[in-house]
Amino acid sequence: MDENDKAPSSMVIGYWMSDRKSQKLNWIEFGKVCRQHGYELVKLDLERPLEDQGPFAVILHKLTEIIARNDEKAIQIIDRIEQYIKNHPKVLIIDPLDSVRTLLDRYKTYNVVLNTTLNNIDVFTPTFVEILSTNVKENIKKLKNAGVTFPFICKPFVAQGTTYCHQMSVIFNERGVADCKPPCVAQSFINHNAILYKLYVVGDHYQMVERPSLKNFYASNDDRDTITFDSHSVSKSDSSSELSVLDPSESAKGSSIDPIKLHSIVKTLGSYLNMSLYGVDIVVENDTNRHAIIDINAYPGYDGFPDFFGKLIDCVISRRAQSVCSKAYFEDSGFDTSDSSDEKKSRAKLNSINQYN
Ligand SMILES: O=P(O)(O)O[C@@H]1[C@@H](OP(=O)(O)O)[C@H](OP(=O)(O)O)[C@H](O)[C@H](OP(=O)(O)O)[C@H]1OP(=O)(O)O
Ligand SMILES: Nc1ncnc2c1ncn2[C@@H]1O[C@H](COP(=O)(O)OP(=O)(O)O)[C@@H](O)[C@H]1O
Ligand SMILES: [Mg+2]
Ligand SMILES: [Mg+2]
Repeated sequence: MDENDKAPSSMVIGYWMSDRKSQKLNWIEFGKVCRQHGYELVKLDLERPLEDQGPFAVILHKLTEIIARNDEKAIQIIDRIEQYIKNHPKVLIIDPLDSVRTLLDRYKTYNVVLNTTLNNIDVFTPTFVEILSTNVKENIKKLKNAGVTFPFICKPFVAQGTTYCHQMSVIFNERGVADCKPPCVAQSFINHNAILYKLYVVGDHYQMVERPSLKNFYASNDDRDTITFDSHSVSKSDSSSELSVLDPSESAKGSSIDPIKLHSIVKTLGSYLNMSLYGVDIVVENDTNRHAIIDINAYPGYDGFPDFFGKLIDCVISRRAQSVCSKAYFEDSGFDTSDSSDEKKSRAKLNSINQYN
């Protein structure tokens, strides 16, 4: 970027995402939006100390593939970023790496949803259990004890950022349990007439889009062989998988998503996950109309999100205002905001204050 483009008092947003992702989002346009709001957008060089590239007011990233890689070099990169954040507590990170780590682990993510109050409004996560062993007998027992019913869906532990993380299987009977590929999460299958609702969240803004999904499967198909599939061939906007075609005997009666439930999901999950940029996959159970959260993605595709960049800069500005307020408030109250245990206390306190505002 030309030095002259830089507003004299501009604050710097350091960002990192793969070139593939920035091309897909047309990220150059976001640089212009930032400048209009007094920010400069600079791509982080992950190979060099961040101290030499800053100072940064904000770090905005999609580092899922680096965190998930977990090799020596990736660990070094992540350590460097974490050290920078620790040494510069005033820098806002969207989103915190610990929160992203939770979402990279499907088992942890489902546990977060399970422990929210969303159950009170018929929003739930289908019954699930972690499968860590290849011992089929042991796994059958584990599934029974957890209450996971046939058919169930088996998903790799790692949720994002690898080539295998979207390889799934639908398992119909005890014979099929041998097809579980640990480490994975087994989750009861929810019939939903092959409609997936994707809820994209940017801070306080959200948008829902409809996508194709898996057709209904029944326990009575108990002699069936396991079905394996890549979720990206089923649930993208242009997918037309045979697995999404309802049986002729079934009517494609549309389930309806409840806008109030969507609003509650965004309000609740944002604070439980401590995330600003995420997507929630929801299916509506046939007959009961209960809303099942089946997947949560850090920094998803946002395909079909109107004015994404406008909402993104708005999110950056409002998160900065919140973080400045919380730091000032808690420093005034004698908290050391650079101490992570105090930081947790202050965040909990701030959350409780925000609930009443
Ligand atoms: O590429 P897209 O637009 O399909 O976005 C992917 C998301 O699709 P969605 O927008 O929810 O349909 C996708 O969501 P799903 O897990 O498919 O529901 C992931 O978030 C994926 O991230 P990663 O590459 O696995 O780290 C996202 O991939 P990238 O952000 O790496 O492109
Ligand atoms: N519990 C479930 N019941 C019914 N269908 C499901 C369930 N979980 C996932 N699916 C189907 O499988 C697809 C992929 O699962 P998901 O958990 O979203 O993984 P990914 O991270 O690969 O998108 C979903 O888009 C949906 O069609
Ligand atoms: Mg998904
Ligand atoms: Mg996912």
